[in-house]
Amino acid sequence: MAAQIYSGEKYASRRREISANLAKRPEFHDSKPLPFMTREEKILESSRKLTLISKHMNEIIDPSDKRELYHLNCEVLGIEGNPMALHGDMFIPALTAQASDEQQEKWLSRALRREIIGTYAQTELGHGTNLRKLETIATYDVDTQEFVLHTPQITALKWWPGNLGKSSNYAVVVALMIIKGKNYGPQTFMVPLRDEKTHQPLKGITIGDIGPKLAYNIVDNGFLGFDHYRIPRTNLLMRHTRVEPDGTFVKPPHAKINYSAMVHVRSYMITGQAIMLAYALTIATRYSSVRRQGQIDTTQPEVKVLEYQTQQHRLFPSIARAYAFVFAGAETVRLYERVLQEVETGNVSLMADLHALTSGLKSVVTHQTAQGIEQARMACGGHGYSQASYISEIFGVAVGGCTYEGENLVMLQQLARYLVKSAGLVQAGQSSKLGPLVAYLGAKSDSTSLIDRTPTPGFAEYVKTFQHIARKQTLKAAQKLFGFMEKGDTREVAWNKSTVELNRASRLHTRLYIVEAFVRRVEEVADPRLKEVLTDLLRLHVNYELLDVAAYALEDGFLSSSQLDYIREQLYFYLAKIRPNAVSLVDSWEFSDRELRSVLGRRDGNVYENLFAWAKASPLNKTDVLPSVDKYLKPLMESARASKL
Ligand SMILES: CCCCCCC/C=C/C(=O)SCCNC(=O)CCNC(=O)[C@H](O)C(C)(C)COP(=O)(O)OP(=O)(O)OC[C@H]1O[C@@H](n2cnc3c(N)ncnc32)[C@H](O)[C@@H]1OP(=O)(O)O
Ligand SMILES: Cc1cc2nc3c(=O)[nH]c(=O)nc-3n(C[C@H](O)[C@H](O)[C@H](O)COP(=O)(O)OP(=O)(O)OC[C@H]3O[C@@H](n4cnc5c(N)ncnc54)[C@H](O)[C@@H]3O)c2cc1C
Repeated sequence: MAAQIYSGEKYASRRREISANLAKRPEFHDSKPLPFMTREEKILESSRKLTLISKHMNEIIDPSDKRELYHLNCEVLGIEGNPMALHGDMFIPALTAQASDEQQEKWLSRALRREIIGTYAQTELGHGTNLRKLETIATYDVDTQEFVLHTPQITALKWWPGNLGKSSNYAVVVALMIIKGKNYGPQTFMVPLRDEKTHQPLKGITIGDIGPKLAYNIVDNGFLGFDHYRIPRTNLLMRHTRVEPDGTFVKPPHAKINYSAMVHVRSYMITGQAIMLAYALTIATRYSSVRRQGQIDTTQPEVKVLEYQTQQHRLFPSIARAYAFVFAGAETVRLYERVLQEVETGNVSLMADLHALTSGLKSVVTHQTAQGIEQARMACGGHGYSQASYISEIFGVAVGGCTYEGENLVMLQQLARYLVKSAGLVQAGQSSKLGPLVAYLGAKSDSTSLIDRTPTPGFAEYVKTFQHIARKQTLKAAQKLFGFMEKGDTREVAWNKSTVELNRASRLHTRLYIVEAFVRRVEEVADPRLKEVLTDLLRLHVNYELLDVAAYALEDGFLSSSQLDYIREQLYFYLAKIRPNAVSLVDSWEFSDRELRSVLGRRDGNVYENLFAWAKASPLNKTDVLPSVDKYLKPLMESARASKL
């Protein structure tokens, strides 16, 4: 099953080898539990491990293999980030996609060798979503052939970029480019921030950490201001866009090609989110198979809480989603890599499809992942609330994905733009022009769903029902938009009046895509034992998801209430059928205890002994009487006692 999850036996076994290798190297392990450390200690500890990784990486992984590096980072550095997180996640991808060959020779090679540390500085105090209104300006000085970076007011301060605050000495900075008074919109520049020897900020740079966050606190998200800070013209990233010495602007082949680093993260984060969801579910499912509380049959001992239907309903649909997301994530990365190659050869035609797909997936997957992790926490009762479970940290890191790389409700609208265009083609009788991701919009629905009308309904009946729902909502929302415009609203006003419905269409389209990705993968599985288990999981998934969106199909009679009953019964049937395999389904992700960092979710199942040992190790228990008691509580109680006398 691990080979299914990790798209092949080769990587699945490499993961095992890497974990086994690390198990023998205690210097790579956390020196104490992360929740017992202050933020400063965590950053120090992470830097220590990062340095070890840099030194010994070649002994453990093939450094050219991104997936092996990812696994090494998960094991050693973990999800709370590290001082070079953005270096790998965005700085290097931005240089790879946007720097010219000459620039790559100068900077990318140094970045890959870790001679310099960089980040991606785009978001500002005043603007994150609306990039066209960023306020940092890069004004071209023709005489000196330099760009002058400037922060004209407080809202123009860069704010949020990861590792900007304390770790990075370079950044790819996004600023509005002004040449001879003309605004050429957001462009990307390579900017030195700190002295390479002393690490002191360079003259003209104001820089620092923005303070603690919900989670992800090993990363020093930072602020950055420029005071008429000069960089050479050749620091504009010029793979696709150019500015000649005389200030002539040479347009890129696609207006949004500078957004490539964001598309990179959106493509990869689907898998990252699946893994975080699977972390939380591994912890909760294992714990639920140890925790005994209450009885189902009063003549029998207390049951494992995993026997309760409610517990299964709380966890198993999310287990199915984690599988669905990892399968969809693998497809997304393949498409991303293909588009990247095609852009290199000048073909930008697939950029819009990739942008639409990743915008929708990013939004739906992060939202459902956060929901699933929170349910996993609650499934662990009181112990879920303890940091010993580590689920609160997993939640904090994962839920950040709802905001970064484009706020979810905003990104759903990006997909909606694509869907509306597609609906326009359908309306104009040009369905043949629809791309493969939206071809279903041009098809005709059956009059009713055939779910439960055939002896064993196949997945095709479910897919058709999801298609019907997504198609109906897309065409209806687009019609709403067009209707407002026909009545005289501008497109922007009409858009704003239709966005709740448009975003619903985007979600339904994306959920359909996820179901289809799951079906595609299950159809490929050859091993009959794996196929059976994955088919059960897929059946659980389609029934659970359909029940969740059934209102759309009930309102036009595509589904009947008796079919809804059937879907519910199927759901309950598959909850029970999956129960014996539940622990194996989460264990198949093969997370080591080191990677999981959860006392509650350890593989040995010795939950109570482990919790007690953890509590005893808590820094507060180093002494019986805390200074706070000596200083305040004792005098408080003493004076209360005295006043009673
Ligand atoms: C485990 C933890 C890891 C933690 C790592 C965390 C790292 C986090 C990093 C960050 O958050 S970096 C900052 C990320 N910021 C954003 O994502 C900002 C979101 N905003 C945008 O992306 C854009 O502003 C926007 C919402 C896409 C709008 O851009 P713009 O105003 O320029 O465009 P529109 O007028 O709306 O659309 C025009 C047109 O362009 C198409 N388009 C937009 N983006 C792309 C793209 N990337 N590729 C291809 N096409 C794109 C868009 O669809 C429109 O097309 P048409 O509909 O006109 O055909
Ligand atoms: C953990 C984390 C890491 C980050 N790392 C980086 C980084 O490395 N580099 C970097 O540059 N940035 C980074 N960011 C910033 C991040 O990309 C932005 O916060 C994000 O893009 C959202 O933008 P915003 O903060 O401006 O939200 P806003 O746009 O202010 O969102 C506020 C509300 O307004 C709504 N809204 C905004 N515009 C519209 C619209 N057009 N239509 C309808 N509703 C709208 C949103 O839906 C939301 O409900 C990070 C953020 C976080 C949380």
